[in-house]
Amino acid sequence: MALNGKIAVVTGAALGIGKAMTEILLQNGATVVLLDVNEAAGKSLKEALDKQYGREKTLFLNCDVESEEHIKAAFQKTVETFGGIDILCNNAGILNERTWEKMISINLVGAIRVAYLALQHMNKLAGGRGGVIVNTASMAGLGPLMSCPVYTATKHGVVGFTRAMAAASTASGYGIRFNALCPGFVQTDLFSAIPSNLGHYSHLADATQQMADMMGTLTVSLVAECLLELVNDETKNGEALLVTTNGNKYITFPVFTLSRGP
Ligand SMILES: NC(=O)c1ccc[n+]([C@@H]2O[C@H](COP(=O)([O-])OP(=O)(O)OC[C@H]3O[C@@H](n4cnc5c(N)ncnc54)[C@H](O)[C@@H]3O)[C@@H](O)[C@H]2O)c1
Ligand SMILES: CCCCC[C@H](O)/C=C/C=C\C=C\C=C\[C@@H](O)[C@@H](O)CCCC(=O)O
Repeated sequence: MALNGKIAVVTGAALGIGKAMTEILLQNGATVVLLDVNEAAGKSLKEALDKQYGREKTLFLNCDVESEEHIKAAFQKTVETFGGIDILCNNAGILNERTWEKMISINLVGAIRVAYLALQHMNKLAGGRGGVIVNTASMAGLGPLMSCPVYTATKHGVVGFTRAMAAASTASGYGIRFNALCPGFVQTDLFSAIPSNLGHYSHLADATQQMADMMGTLTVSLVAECLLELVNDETKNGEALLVTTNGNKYITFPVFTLSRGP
């Protein structure tokens, strides 16, 4: 299979989209390290995956992406156990406008921290094997959701970080592709909890639900298939892949040509 011999790390792997990413990577032959702050869910998933794929194909590590210490230890354990990192699914995230500083700390700062620490092991200039980093953003990373402005900001940040890192990697010779995955509404615990997590914007919950009803909700499996596309297609670097129930689209962004002033 296409990912035989590849070592993948998935953050937020225990539930939802991360769990589906873990499963499709295993189905395609990768060895997967599951990182999650939810130890019970992570251990339960590991137990189930052991039965299906064998104990040696996965490793679960309790890891909070807000903790540099946790991430460093997780990547060190990964490299010691499996010899390196080829694929990073930078997926962990929350939606809670009431605890918006924490949401920034997890969704944006955490994603940047995980990517930077993974670079220390993946970067060809640092002895790594290169590879691909897919950051889970959102459709809300491409256009604003009035009911969750800070969530929108974190996901716009993830898209911007991804595109800039893709250019930096190419210019520097890191040998790593960076892409952003931008799903619409996906049926997960995060999506189900939205009405209670909008804080000041709870009065806009109905409007958002109407939008979700109109747009439809995606399955985690469909999102995982898009992840696999970004992992496998080596022509993809600096892309933002929008995933909706009406199909998928690689987003084109404005290009600002460098020219001297008048
Ligand atoms: N569900 C949607 O509609 C949707 C749409 C687009 C993008 N996303 C994004 O997809 C990603 C996954 O979301 P989901 O819908 O699967 O949510 P989920 O709540 O079902 O799963 C998120 C997982 O991340 C873990 N997690 C949360 N905080 C963490 C932390 N600090 N450290 C490590 N792990 C942590 C949770 O324990 C959980 O296992 C998020 O980044 C989210 O913003 C979700
Ligand atoms: C409050 C729901 C958050 C769900 C989080 C998850 O990331 C899913 C996002 C799904 C869809 C996002 C759609 C964004 C649409 C914008 O581009 C804009 O067109 C919406 C305008 C209407 C509005 O409510 O702001």
